[in-house]
Amino acid sequence: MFNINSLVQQLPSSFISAVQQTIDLKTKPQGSLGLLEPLAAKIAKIQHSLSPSLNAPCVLIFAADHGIADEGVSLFPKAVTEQMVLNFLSGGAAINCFSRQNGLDLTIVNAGVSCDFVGVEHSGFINKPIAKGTNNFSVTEAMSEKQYLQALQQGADIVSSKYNAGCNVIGFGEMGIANTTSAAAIMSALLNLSGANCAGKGTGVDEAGVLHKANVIDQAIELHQLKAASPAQVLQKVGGFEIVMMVGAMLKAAELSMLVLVDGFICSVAALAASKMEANFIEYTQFCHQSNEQAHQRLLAAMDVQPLLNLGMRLGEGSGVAVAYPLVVSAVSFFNEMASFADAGVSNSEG
Ligand SMILES: Cc1cc2ncn([C@H]3O[C@H](COP(=O)(O)O)[C@@H](O)[C@H]3O)c2cc1C
Ligand SMILES: O=C(O)c1cccnc1
Repeated sequence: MFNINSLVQQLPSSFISAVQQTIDLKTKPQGSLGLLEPLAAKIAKIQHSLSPSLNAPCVLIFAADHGIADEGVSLFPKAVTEQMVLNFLSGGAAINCFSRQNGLDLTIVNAGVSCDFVGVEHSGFINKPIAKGTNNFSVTEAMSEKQYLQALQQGADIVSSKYNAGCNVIGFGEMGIANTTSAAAIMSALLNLSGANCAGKGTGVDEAGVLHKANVIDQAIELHQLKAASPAQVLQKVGGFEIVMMVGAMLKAAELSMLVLVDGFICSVAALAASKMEANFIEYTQFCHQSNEQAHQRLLAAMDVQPLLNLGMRLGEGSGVAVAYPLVVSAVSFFNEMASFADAGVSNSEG
């Protein structure tokens, strides 16, 4: 469905060496800029350019409700999803602060919140719900196949319009009460891990709450027979509209050679599903932070990726993307602007 080129296979080896040379010949000991170095290399390769740029950076927040909230898996009521969308639109959430601070354009997508948003008009709001929340996946499938495909396509279309408006770096965030349970269920199925290895505190449930989430997940994996299921089946049976839309959006962004910036646990699960669908996807992504959601570290390790930050954050909304964005700017700045040993007349280690 998506056609994502392997950068390593597609780019001339001379270009790949030129990227590494550019980094290694800067006036610094090799590797001394840590994770900024592979990030700069990644961006140069994605853009096939030795003078990469970050254009019209934006964050998309996909919001939706979850039937599984009825199982008491979150500390907060479902209504908070709608309330937080309104908070995003009036500029008062954490993601608004950090996006303003770092010049990120913010768009909120109603992927399937349980309300109508009557009369809500805002240039940064896309109101295209698949349905008013998913079904409770401990009873039946979260969504139909048709809804799954619709969500995937809609996410892709939204990214295409950002790309057509000149964006080449796109961050992903989400809002949806109970979505850590949906995300953990997807992780459990795709990585063949027990619910206990994937469930976490989310908004802050206690240990008994985490155990309850783990049981809900194990039972759902059993009910829907997801042990060896395809990513599409897993997403349809236990996913959420915002998660599926994010998968379609992330895959489209990679197809369009955009840099994909991934937030915390839920977004990383969407990225995991995308990587299971298209193996080359990860070459286009940067994971922005390691969340305090307990399974996030395991998830990042399973994808063999290193996040930029570990601040103990566990919020979602794309907040980790927005906080890490200045580091992405730093990676491009040093790559484009730092003097080389030759330019600056500095001796390198070979003398
Ligand atoms: C006020 C508030 C703002 C949030 N912003 C993001 N989340 C985060 O918490 C939710 C997931 O946790 P759980 O699975 O435990 O419900 C998601 O909406 C996520 O984005 C929030 C949660 C709350 C309560
Ligand atoms: O890491 C996340 O994305 C996260 C963790 C807890 C609650 N909401 C989001």
